[in-house]
Amino acid sequence: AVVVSKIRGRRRNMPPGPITLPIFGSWFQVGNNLDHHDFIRYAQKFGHVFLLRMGQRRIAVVSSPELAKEVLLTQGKEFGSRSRNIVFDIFTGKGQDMIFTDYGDHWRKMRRIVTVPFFTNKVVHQYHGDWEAEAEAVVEDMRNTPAASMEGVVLRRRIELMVYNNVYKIMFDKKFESEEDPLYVKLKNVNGERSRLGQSLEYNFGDFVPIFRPFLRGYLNKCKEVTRRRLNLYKDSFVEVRKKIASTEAFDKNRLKCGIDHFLECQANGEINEDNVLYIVENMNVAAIETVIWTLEWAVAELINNPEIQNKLRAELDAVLGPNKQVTEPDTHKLPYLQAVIKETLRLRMVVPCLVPHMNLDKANLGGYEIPAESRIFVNAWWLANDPALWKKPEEFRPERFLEEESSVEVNGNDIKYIPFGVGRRSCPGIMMAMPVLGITLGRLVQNFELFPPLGQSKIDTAENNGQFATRMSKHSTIVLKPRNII
Ligand code: HEM
Repeated sequence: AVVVSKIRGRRRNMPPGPITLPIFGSWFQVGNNLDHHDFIRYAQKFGHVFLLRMGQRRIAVVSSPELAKEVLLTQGKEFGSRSRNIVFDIFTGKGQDMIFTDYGDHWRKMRRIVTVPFFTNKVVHQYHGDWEAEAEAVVEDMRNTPAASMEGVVLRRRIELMVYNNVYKIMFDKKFESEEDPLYVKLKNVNGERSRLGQSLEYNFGDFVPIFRPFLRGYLNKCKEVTRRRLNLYKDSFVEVRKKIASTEAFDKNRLKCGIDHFLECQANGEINEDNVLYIVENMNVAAIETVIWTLEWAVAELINNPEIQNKLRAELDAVLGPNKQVTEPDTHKLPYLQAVIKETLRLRMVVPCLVPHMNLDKANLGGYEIPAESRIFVNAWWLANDPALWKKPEEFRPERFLEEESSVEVNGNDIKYIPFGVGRRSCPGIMMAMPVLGITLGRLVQNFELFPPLGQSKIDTAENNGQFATRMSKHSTIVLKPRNII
């Protein structure tokens, strides 16, 4: 069977890959734990495009700028669908959302609808004052928490509240007052549960090999239960509440519309249905929140572990803004070192290292090979941004590279070797919001505090936790924030 499958593969000129067995494919050799580091090892053995046959799934992994360009731009349409696994089928109602839906009319419509309230320059203009106020509240809270400057605090928890508030303001015109707000606690718990269940690699065996699926029944039931609770919470505690507010006499119809007003209008005129509305809310609860929190967590850790970079950033902020001016969104464009620190964080600590998996609905050609229809396509964006053949000492956290030898490389994918937000049709529209929020928050933290690891620790532990398609810090570190008095 192995020989027959090899000969068949060769006859069809499919990309090389590990030996496969019937039913299991290469699952026995490869296992469940597929991450971008494993993909680099396979690429070194099999080349810039290789194919893993994992039970019923075919996974093509692309590891060169030329082939990434082919997948994301030149053949962006052909490779513009998404591959869902059995868990994401549940989370998204088999692609009734926007992020995990196939390339086509539904995706186009959903992306257009979400763009209006979230992804335009006008939105940045309307909301940057709120993002600045939220960052200021973090600074104030840290100043008023004595433990922050002594034994330290888990800064991530407070940052999380800030990011939730940034997103919920745009989506529901809603603000959570504290980390103890019962609705916030409930929301964070169901979203956290979804994230844990979705990112885990432990269900891969049942996704890859259907005969194992009965062993996953309990897991999949839990996913269904969490999905039900999440969608109900969005509906009852946010969508319906907003509907009620908007229907009152006192409601000012001329005031700024929030996202949900716009989505409900699209539902009322028949463009989308109620489920689509809830799945948009679900998508934003993940894509807009976790990515920003994780990136801020990585950035703070790198600044602490590289104190000379933290000092240099503080010196830039002081020199450009002076002692009494707190960084605002328009200021972020005048702070090249701040931008370089963010870019370097997104390069070395790319939170979505292989992008969100793409998929070709039909048979396609790539790099001279045939890619079977409905293959899952991973573009190893982390490797493109960390390949020593393309970058000088890529293992070093050195923001200066973006002011020196890589000064022309932007975050928008103008150079295919650096695509932390992807590029092309399915690229991240949230870049519009993510970059200002990262700049404002990091800028204000460094302006107002000196950041240290806790006493007795020389560095923050930056061990990685790699999930289905996200790389997070394993531990939520305790951070010491010593207030600066000159501000
Ligand atoms: C540091 C922050 C962020 C990073 C690194 C990031 C990264 C990414 C990446 C790599 C993709 C997949 C691109 C591809 O598959 O080709 C993506 C997709 C997406 N992101 Fe982000 N993202 C971030 C923040 C955000 C924010 C703040 C939002 C919303 C406000 C957002 C909304 C989305 C959406 C809706 C998609 C799916 C696009 C589609 O399928 O058409 N992201 N993001």
